Amino acid sequence: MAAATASTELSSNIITDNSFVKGLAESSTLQSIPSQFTFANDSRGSHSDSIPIIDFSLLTSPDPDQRAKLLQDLDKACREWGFFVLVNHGIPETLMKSIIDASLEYFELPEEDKERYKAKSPSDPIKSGSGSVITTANHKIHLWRDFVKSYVHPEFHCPDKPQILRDIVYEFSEKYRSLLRKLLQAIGENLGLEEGYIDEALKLDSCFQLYAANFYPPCPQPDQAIGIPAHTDHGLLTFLIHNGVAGLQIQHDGKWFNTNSPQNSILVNTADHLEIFSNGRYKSVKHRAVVNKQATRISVVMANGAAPDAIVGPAGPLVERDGRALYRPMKFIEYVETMLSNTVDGKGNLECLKIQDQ
Ligand SMILES: O=C(O)CCC(=O)C(=O)O
Ligand SMILES: [Fe+2]
Repeated sequence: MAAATASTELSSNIITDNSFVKGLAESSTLQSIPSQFTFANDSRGSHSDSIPIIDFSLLTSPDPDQRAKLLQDLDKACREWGFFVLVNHGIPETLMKSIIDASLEYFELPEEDKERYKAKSPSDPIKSGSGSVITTANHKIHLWRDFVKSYVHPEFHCPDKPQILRDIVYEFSEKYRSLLRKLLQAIGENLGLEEGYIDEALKLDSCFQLYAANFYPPCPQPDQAIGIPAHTDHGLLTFLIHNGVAGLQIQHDGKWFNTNSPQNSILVNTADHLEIFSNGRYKSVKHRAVVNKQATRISVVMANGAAPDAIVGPAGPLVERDGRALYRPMKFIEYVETMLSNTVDGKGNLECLKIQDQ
């Protein structure tokens, strides 16, 4: 059989490989991609004018009508798209630029520096490498992307090179936690939960945060390869910024859409644990990263979740309202580590937690 013909033929998990794509992409003789990268999938995306834009500053607007409208837009964005572009969020542009630059510097380190973070176990707090996926026909397909990931909260870990990375990631994680809590407070209000309910139930004081930077070098055959195939993220909300090179696509009504974002905005997607916690009101959005021929793309992602030891299931008041829970609860960190360890065969974690109709 040819390489994967559709993403539905893939097992849900991305396996970490301990090699880097960057060196291969930079080889001057590379005219086409090696066959193990061939992912015969249609990577085209459509354009939509209706991808939601959320103006964060309106959340604290003294005008109650403006705030109410913002809450309504946020609810609609979470319900219908599972995705929105956050503007006026208050994180300085210089800081956004410096985390992209520092992440790029990481990928430019000699391979031996990055090889220190080759994944040995799913619970390693820092991992770096590239990745592959297995098709249901048992074909391994390499992804056109290198990555580094580290757990940054409640315990802070970060590669020690480049030196500047540590301070910037630390500052970012703090600022993102404050954004996260304000957004979740608004989401709680939209879900009709009491003030403070989400904070307490998910123990947000010690919420889990994972920093990830993705490096997609130019690819000689971009329509034959893939950066990251269709997947959903663990956690509540994922925040993503990038270096201005397009590549993130989201699925909406069964179709793929390109995302484009104004400079200095943050792309936010609802993730698996918000789907579980909201008892299915908000869906974890499927997304993927496509590659291109011209320019290196960098994305910097923060996955924001519940506390590692929080047991996440559907919120009690919502289960009461709905008459039943649609998902089984699971300890947050177990969910993350199962996802990272590829032990679920062909079926996503989220699927495994869904309670089928009796
Ligand atoms: O690079 C991107 O735009 C997507 C990254 C992503 O989905 C992830 O790291 O989970
Ligand atoms: Fe993702």
